[in-house]
Amino acid sequence: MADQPARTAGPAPDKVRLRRELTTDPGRLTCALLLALGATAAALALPLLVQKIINDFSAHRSLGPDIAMMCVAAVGGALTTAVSGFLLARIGERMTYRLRIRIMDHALRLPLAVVRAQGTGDLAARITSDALLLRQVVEIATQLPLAALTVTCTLLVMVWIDWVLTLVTVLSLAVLTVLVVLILRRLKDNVTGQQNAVGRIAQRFTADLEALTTIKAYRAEPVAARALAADAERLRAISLRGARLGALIPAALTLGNQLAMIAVILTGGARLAAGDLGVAAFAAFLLYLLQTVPSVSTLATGFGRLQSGLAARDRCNELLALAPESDPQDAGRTAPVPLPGAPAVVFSSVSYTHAGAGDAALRGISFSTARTGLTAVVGPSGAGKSTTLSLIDRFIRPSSGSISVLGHDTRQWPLDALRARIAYVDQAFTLLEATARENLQLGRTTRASDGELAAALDAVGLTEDIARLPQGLDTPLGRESDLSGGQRQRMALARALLSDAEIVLLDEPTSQLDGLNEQRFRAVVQDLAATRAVIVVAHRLSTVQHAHHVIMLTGGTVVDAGDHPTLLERCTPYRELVASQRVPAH
Ligand SMILES: Nc1ncnc2c1ncn2[C@@H]1O[C@H](COP(=O)(O)OP(=O)(O)OP(=O)(O)O)[C@@H](O)[C@H]1O
Repeated sequence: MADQPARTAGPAPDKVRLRRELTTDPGRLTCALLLALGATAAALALPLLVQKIINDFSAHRSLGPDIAMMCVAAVGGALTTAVSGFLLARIGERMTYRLRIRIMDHALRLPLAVVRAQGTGDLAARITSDALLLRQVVEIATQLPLAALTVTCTLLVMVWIDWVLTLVTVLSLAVLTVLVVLILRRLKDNVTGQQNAVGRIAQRFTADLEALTTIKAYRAEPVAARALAADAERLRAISLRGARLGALIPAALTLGNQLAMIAVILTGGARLAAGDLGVAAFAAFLLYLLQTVPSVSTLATGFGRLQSGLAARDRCNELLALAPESDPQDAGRTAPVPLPGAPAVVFSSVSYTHAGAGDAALRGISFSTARTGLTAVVGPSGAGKSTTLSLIDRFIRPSSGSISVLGHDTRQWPLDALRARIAYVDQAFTLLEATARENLQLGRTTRASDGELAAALDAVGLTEDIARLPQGLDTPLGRESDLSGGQRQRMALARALLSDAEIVLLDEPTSQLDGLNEQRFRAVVQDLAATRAVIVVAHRLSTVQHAHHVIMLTGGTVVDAGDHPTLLERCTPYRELVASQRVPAH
């Protein structure tokens, strides 16, 4: 049976659940909420104290205790607001931190094809702009219940002061609520659209920066800038629609508040004239009404910002819902022990079609490679050589057929254990943004000694190049201190030399080497092949004519396999390939 496509291989990942995220630190959250409640109580007490001051003033009573209580309420309210705000910010920062770590970790574990399809820039936007939007949810999620509580408590006190005026207030606020709910419904879709547009622009910009040398060489800055400007224009247009919707919220708030104010003043004035309401009570009522305004605003704008946070959460969950490449059962599985004497790699009737490609890249290929020695995979461009290597390292999985590594089907190997057995030198000779030392030790389970590092650098002829770097082996690579193409290639080979892997895969390893280094490369590969299985994909046949085994691929099928002289003699496509390279026959 063929492997399942990588897309469905992994377990369903855990989604971002806001309630769980908010309650991971219940102690601090409770503290923040209690302090915020204290601040709310202080704010609620102030108008009642004003009413008391007016009454005491009219009755010629001492105002000292009233003023002292007002000071305590004001200062206490300010302090508790500050401390609860800080505690909530802390909870928000921790949530964003956890979320970023989870998203980055998950993105690194996605299948290569899925990462390419998503786009690196768009993925990066999830930990930048989406995470920031999500962070504000903490504040809002706690502000909203408090604002609702403030409004409810205020309304209750208002009912106690004068129920008729309260009814007038509630009816006016109801008009406002209907308007705001209608706006908010449309706002969430708009925010999702904005975040997707941010992702698209980040994706194109990242891709352009990666291709900057080519863009400059072909004077394509205007072309690239035009495409970026078109993305920016799409983002501007959708953000503008969002801004229009957003601007309607304060407009609705102002309208609702003014409506309430006018209605209360007219009704209150009439009740005052009729003697149904005292001046002190009316003043307190008006203060409460004014105090309700910020809480109602918090409620309305908070729901708006919550929509942004929810849209960001959805985008993060979309990413977390992508299955990682490892199998669900990998976690509980022990790695098989390599079978003594079994071939390093066996392909049995393996076919593979790239996602989105019409034709199969490989059609039922079968071959095996010995436990030690050099195997060369050759063939014209597009024959399927790189696809073959990708299948061995399980970057992709066969559409049909099976592959075994060191005597076990690749499906029986936990992914990590399989890759620990294989060193892979890719076409780009990729170096991480890390020191030369860290780059060299990527494939190792134990730390390499200085002696081992020096021997590997010497074997690939890099000793002097690394010594010339500002901090030698401890120089961070990738920014100011980058290496040339050939040096990167030799670093990648030294990394393979230092790894513990029994199988070494080399994709196009000599394209950037000069004559001297190519000879050195051949010597290193021969050394490697003495104790490991080395599988090389190469166009330059001069480097593989000493291979113990050559597999000739054409159009996704193995047309022949054998050693160099045998293939030269009996395989016409191989002879033609060799002739096209003008390599001496012997
Ligand atoms: N990511 C991909 N999506 C779709 N098709 C792909 C992808 N990668 C390779 N192919 C197609 O699969 C076929 C085999 O490609 P592969 O890269 O394995 O060939 P190759 O022999 O290594 O070529 P080259 O020597 O030019 O690097 C080609 O027809 C190629 O167009």
